[in-house]
Amino acid sequence: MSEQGNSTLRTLRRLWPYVRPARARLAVVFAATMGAMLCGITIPLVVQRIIDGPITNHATDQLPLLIAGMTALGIGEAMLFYVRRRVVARPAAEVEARMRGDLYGHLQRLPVSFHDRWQSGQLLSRATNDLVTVRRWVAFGVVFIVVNTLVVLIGMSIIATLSFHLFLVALCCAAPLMVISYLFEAKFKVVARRAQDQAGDLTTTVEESVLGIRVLKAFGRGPELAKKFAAQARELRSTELAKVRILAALWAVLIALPEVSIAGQLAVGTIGIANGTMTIGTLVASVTVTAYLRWPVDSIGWLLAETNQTASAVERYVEVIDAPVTITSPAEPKSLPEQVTGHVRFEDVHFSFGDGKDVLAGVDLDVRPGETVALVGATGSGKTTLTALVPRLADVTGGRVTIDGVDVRDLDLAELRRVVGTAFEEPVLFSASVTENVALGAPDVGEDRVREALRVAKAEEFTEALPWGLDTRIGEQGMSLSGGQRQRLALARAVVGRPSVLVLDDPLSALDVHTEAEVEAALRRVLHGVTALVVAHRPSTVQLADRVAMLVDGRIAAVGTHRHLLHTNDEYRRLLSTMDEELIEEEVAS
Ligand SMILES: Nc1ncnc2c1ncn2[C@@H]1O[C@H](COP(=O)(O)OP(=O)(O)OP(=O)(O)O)[C@@H](O)[C@H]1O
Repeated sequence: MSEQGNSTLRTLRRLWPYVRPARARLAVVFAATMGAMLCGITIPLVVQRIIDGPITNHATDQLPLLIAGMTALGIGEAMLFYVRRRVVARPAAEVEARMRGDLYGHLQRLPVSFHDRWQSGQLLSRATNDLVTVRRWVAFGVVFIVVNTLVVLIGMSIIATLSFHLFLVALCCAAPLMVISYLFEAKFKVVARRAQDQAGDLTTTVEESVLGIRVLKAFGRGPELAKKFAAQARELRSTELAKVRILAALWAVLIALPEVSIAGQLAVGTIGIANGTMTIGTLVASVTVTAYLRWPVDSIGWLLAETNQTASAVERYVEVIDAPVTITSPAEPKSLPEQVTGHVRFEDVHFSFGDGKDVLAGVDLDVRPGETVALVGATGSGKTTLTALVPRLADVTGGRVTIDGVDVRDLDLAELRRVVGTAFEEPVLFSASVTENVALGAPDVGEDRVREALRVAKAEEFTEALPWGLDTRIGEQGMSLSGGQRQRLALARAVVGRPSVLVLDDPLSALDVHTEAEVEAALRRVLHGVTALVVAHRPSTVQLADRVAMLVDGRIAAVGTHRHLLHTNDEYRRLLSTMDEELIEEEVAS
C-alpha cells in the first residue's frame, strides 16, 4: 500500500476507541449490508438458470421455483437494506457524540496558552464540520468501502466461474481503476485538508465579526471585514471547485469503465455464442453482474474521497486531542492549613511565553494576609501575566508562587481555584441566568450565597430589577448589560466561593466615571477581609490598595503605600501621571 494510504489508515485507526463501544451494532450493519448486496448479485445467476433452462428448453416445470427464488432474493435485499438503515443511525451518532464530548472536555483542560495560540474558529470547525464528516463516514463510508470492495471481488469471481474470457475482459477494465484510484487518493487528500482548514479560517472570521460587531460598527470597519470574508470565501470556493474537478475526472473514468466492460463482454460473448462455446444465459448473467457492479465501482471514487476527507477530519481532531495538558493537579497534592490566611508570596518568579524572552525576570513580592496590593506598571510590563500565575492559568518557568507557604503547583487544582477567586479585565458573561453566571465561581453554592455575593458586589439592586430577577437570561457576552453591571457580576462571581485570595485584573477598565464609582464601591466591599492582588490602570484603583507594587522590566522595582511612593519615587510619579495628572497634583499638594 502507498505511504499515503498507510498514513490514511494510521489516522483512521485513531477512531477505534470511539467506534469500539458501538462495534456490535456496526457489525450488524456490516452483515446486513453485505447480505443485501449478496442477494442482489446472486439474482443474475437465477436469470442465467431461467434463460438456459426454461427459456432455452421451452420447459416450465422449474420456472416457479426459480421465480420464487428470485423474488425471495429481491425481498431479502430490500429487508436487509431496511435493517441497515434502522440500525446504523444510533452507533454513528454515538461515535460523534463521544468524540465531541472528549474534545470539549480536553479543550476545557488545555491551558490558556493553547487557546492563545489557536483560533477559536478552527476549534469550532473541528467540533462541528469535522465530526459530521466522521459520523457520515462511520454510518456510510466505512461500511460501503469494505462491502463494495468485497462485492466487486465476489462479482469478478462470479464472472470468472461463468466464463474465463469474459472475466479477462472485465479484469482489463478493472486494472486502470486501481491505478487511477491510487493517483487520485494522494491528490485528493491534500485538497481536502486545505478545504477543511480554509473552512476553519472562514468560521473564525464570522465568529470574530459577530463578537466584535460593536467595534466594527463603531469604526465603520464592516465593509473591510466583509471584503476579507469574501476573499476567504473565494479561496474556499476555488479549493472546493478543485475538489470537484478531481472527483469529476475520477467519476468520468469510473462510469466509463463498466460501460466499456459490458461492450467488450457483449462482443466476446456474441462470438462465443456463435461458436457454441457460450450459452446466452452465461452472457446475460455476466453482463447483468457487471451492470450490478456499476454502483459498487462508481461509488469507490467518492467513498475514497469521503475516506480521505474523514482522515483529514480525524487528523485535525487529534491535533487538538493530542495537545498536552500541561497544567494538572500533582499526583500527591499537598493541603493548605484548615484556616487559610491567604498569605501570597512570589519568590524569584520567572516567566517566559517560550520565545526565549523573560516577561517576568525574578519577581519577589509578599502579599500579607488580608492585604490589598495594587500592581502597577507600564503597558506590557507583565501585570496580567503575574496575576495569572496565582490560580495557575499559567505556570512559572522559574521560582515559585506560594499560598500560606505551599507552592501553588503542589495543590490540587480544584482546591487552589476554590481558594483563589478571579475576575478578568474583560468581564465575560455566558448566555445563562444571572444566578448561573455568578454560581460559575462556585457551582455547589445555593441561591442565598449568590444573593450575598451580588450584595457584596453591589449588583443586587440592578439584577433584581431585571424582568425575571436572578433568573433573567443575560445575553451572550452579557451584551444586554452595561459595562459597569458586567464588571460587578464578574466581581460577584469572583467572591461567591468566599475565596481567601482574590486576583483582579483591572476591574475598573473601560468604565465611565459614573459606573466606575459604582464598581469602586463594590470593590471596597469585595476586598474587605481577603488577600487581594489587583492590577491597576487607574489612580482610583490604586487608592483602594493598602500597598502598591510597581513592575518594571520584569521585576518589582518598588513597593510601598501609594502616598509614600508618590513622594519618594520619580518613576512611580511618571507612571501615574500617564494615568491621571490631576489626581497626583492634588495628592502632592496635600
Ligand atoms: N500569549 C502570549 N504569547 C506571547 N507573548 C505574550 C502573550 N501574552 C502576552 N504576551 C507578552 O507578554 C508581555 C506582558 O503581557 P501582559 O499582558 O502581562 O502585560 P500587562 O502589563 O498586563 O499589559 P497591559 O497593562 O497592557 O494590560 C507583553 O509584552 C505581551 O506582549
